[in-house]
Amino acid sequence: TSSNKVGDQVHYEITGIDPGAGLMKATEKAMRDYGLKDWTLKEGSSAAMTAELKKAYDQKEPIIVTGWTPHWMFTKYKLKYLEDPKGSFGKDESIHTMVRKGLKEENPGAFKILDQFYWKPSDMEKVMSDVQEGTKPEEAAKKWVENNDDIVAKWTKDVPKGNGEKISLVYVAWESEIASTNVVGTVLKQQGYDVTLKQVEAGPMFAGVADGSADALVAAWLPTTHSDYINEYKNKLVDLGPNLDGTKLGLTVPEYMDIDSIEDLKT
Ligand SMILES: C[SH](C)CC(=O)O
Repeated sequence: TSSNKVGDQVHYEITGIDPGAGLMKATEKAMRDYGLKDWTLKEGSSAAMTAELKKAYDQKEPIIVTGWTPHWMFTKYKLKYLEDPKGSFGKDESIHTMVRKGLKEENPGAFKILDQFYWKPSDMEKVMSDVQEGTKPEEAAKKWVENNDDIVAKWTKDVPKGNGEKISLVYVAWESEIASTNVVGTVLKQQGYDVTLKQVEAGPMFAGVADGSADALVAAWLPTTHSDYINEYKNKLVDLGPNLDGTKLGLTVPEYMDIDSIEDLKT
């Protein structure tokens, strides 16, 4: 059947990202739910996954990757999510901002910017696309901030200028979080705060804000994707709510592949 053909063509392999990503846990759940026992989920990184996607896509080769929205891959390539009739990947989610306990009292201005930070998937995708085309993340962030002062004004409304107070943001090298963390970091810097951005793995990102060694993260995918991390640290993280609504996770393939559902992968 076509599913064996597809399985053979991709060596029964799904190209994943960093092992700490919730998307990887969701994919493992989907593989169990759909009985994909002779399939393997390849661990790596977001950058390695997009490099393999480019290589396959340019050769019109079959490939199955762990995908998410917002991501520039959906504008750069003609891709589709495989249908997920069992709902293994959950419903559309939001990305939340989390800060350490005490930030509100110790750094009210930076807290308020982080609390007011909110934008749309299309805003994030603009920054992601610039970065994908080779612009340095901080340059892409600065450009977006300059071009969207009306939105940024909402984030800095009633916020006193900082006087070099330190603020540290932690994030994982997912294209979406490279974009959001650099944008909010740029706005904090322009408001007079001394900003440090630190790239870590997913576990240490939540642990850093929970133990107070970092001030904030803008990368918590909820209610499902990062639920394990949030449950682990629940009363140590201050959840400021969504900074973006309408995310999606799933198995993603080029439109030139003739499969439409995760069911089609079952041998
Ligand atoms: C890869 S998504 C940006 C986040 C996650 O899966 O943990």
